[in-house]
Amino acid sequence: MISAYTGTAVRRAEAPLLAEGRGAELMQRAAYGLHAAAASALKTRRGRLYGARLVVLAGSGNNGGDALYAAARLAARGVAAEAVLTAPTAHPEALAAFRTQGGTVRELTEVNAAECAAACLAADAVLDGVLGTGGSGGLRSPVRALAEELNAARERGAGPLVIACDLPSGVDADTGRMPGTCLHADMTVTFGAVKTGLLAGPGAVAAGSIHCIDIGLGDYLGTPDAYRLQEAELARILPVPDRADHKYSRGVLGIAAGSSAYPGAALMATGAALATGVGMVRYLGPEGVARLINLAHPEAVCSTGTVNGTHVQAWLAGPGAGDDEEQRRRAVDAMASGLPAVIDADAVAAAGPGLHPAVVLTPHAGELTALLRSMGEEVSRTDIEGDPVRFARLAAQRTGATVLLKGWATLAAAPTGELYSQAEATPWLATAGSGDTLSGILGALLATDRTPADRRGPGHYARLAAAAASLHGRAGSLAAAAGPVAPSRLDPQIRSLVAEFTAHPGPGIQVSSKSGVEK
Ligand SMILES: NC(=O)C1=CN([C@@H]2O[C@H](COP(=O)(O)OP(=O)(O)OC[C@H]3O[C@@H](n4cnc5c(N)ncnc54)[C@H](OP(=O)(O)O)[C@@H]3O)[C@@H](O)[C@H]2O)[C@@H](O)CC1
Ligand SMILES: Nc1ncnc2c1ncn2[C@@H]1O[C@H](COP(=O)(O)OP(=O)(O)O)[C@@H](O)[C@H]1O
Ligand SMILES: [K+]
Repeated sequence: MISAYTGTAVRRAEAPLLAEGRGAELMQRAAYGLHAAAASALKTRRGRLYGARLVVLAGSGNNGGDALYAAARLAARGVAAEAVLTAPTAHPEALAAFRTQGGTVRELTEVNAAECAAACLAADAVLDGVLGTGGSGGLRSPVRALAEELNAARERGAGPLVIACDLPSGVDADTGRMPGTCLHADMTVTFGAVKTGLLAGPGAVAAGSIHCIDIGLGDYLGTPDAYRLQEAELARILPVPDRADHKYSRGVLGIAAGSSAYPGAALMATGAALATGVGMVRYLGPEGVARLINLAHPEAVCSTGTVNGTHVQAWLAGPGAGDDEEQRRRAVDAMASGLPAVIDADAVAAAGPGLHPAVVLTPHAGELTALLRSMGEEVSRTDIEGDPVRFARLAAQRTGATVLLKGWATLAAAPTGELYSQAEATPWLATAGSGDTLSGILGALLATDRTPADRRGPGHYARLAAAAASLHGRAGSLAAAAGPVAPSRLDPQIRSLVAEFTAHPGPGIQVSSKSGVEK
């Protein structure tokens, strides 16, 4: 599992070491790791390191210091390195070390901005050391225009490899917010700990792949702010029946989804739940939908009954309910049943204060906007997309439920503040029906959860929701290898992943003491 910390917490962890006079040592560790990651990326890109052209963008603070020291090491290995100073001052010792290794230096001004941009665009790689955890707000002029030009080149599929030092400049390390312009990266080499701002919101998009360099803050970091599950945790969470099991002990999922207007949602949710593995699906809904379900999934047990009269271990309600009154009633009853419940799509709007953490609301940003507005929060979809950490946590806290906020990085927030972020998904999953398959997977994980009640910590349901998002994202990514994803055809990928994880838990994102994580 990856543990993430706010930039503020990392700075707090550094403070005692700085007070002991160990700042330079920390910076050398960071710079060594940055140079090694950059060297490896450059070798992959162009075959060899020697002769590569590098531009380092260096701001006035320690982030610029890290980048200049790393560039000095690269220059010593035969890289043609140029520094573009984005502020009137730069870390003096790092700048001197860079010059000693033959690096050339110029200061970015309004007058030479076009030349500096041309140098960046012609380089093999740009090291972004403009701002780190000490930055606030978006990039300022003149570096803002340079960043915009590099971002535009990236959009065209052109331009250099951009390697962010600690975090993409312009991203808020605590939250992933991007208050103005930010320089988008292909990879981010982050120091001390993964920052929450790299796992969520616009920061997660801007960061590219993440590599974490251990600089020795471990004992000082305290409680993580957020987590990302990896293969090992998925393997522990995915359900595996044992010899003593029968269909009821494995877990029965009640599904109240679909309507005559939207029957497909019920089929997709049911298919995904069966593919994840449950003892039984009991489907409640219109007869016409039930007939379709039984054609596609004869093992589902269908009825037109009520939530209160149906014995299950967990509920899934809402997908495709539309304006079907009986399905809406079932969603409300599922929320009030006291059982774990996935509440998706239209049913999210029926949520409100007074729920419990085993109720998992699964909105996208639009549905979360409506939910929060119904509770008196003045918020827009843009606000939520810009700061999903804050609003996922707020919704969980206001409702008492667990909130799974879907997007490129999907967040699972517990009412007690625990937060998970999963980013295995592919943008090909942004297609109608994707949410229905995710809800089926999550329903199955809730129904088959065997964790004893006294061992379900406060973030337990957020962890299950994150596992569902991870499995869903991985299944989508596997399917996307063969072309655009059809959520109704995702079952084989879900099944094969469950088989793979439960048989051979993989190594996950590599975390090592020297070269950290890679996603
Ligand atoms: N501490 C340690 O021991 C270690 C720290 N490490 C590294 O240090 C980094 C933190 O360094 P830091 O604290 O010097 O801040 P940093 O992010 O470089 O920039 C702050 C400067 O930028 C300026 N500025 C602010 N906002 C701005 C904006 N929007 N646009 C333009 N300028 C802006 C602001 O100037 P001001 O505006 O206040 O005049 C200030 O001078 C951290 O991310 C990691 O890389 C590692 O080496 C490990 C050891
Ligand atoms: N850009 C994206 N990249 C990766 N995954 C995405 C992206 N956009 C959406 N998704 C995923 O696709 C799914 C869409 O769910 P949802 O919006 O509820 O779809 P629907 O209601 O049509 O079934 C979610 O799992 C979400 O995380
Ligand atoms: K940076």
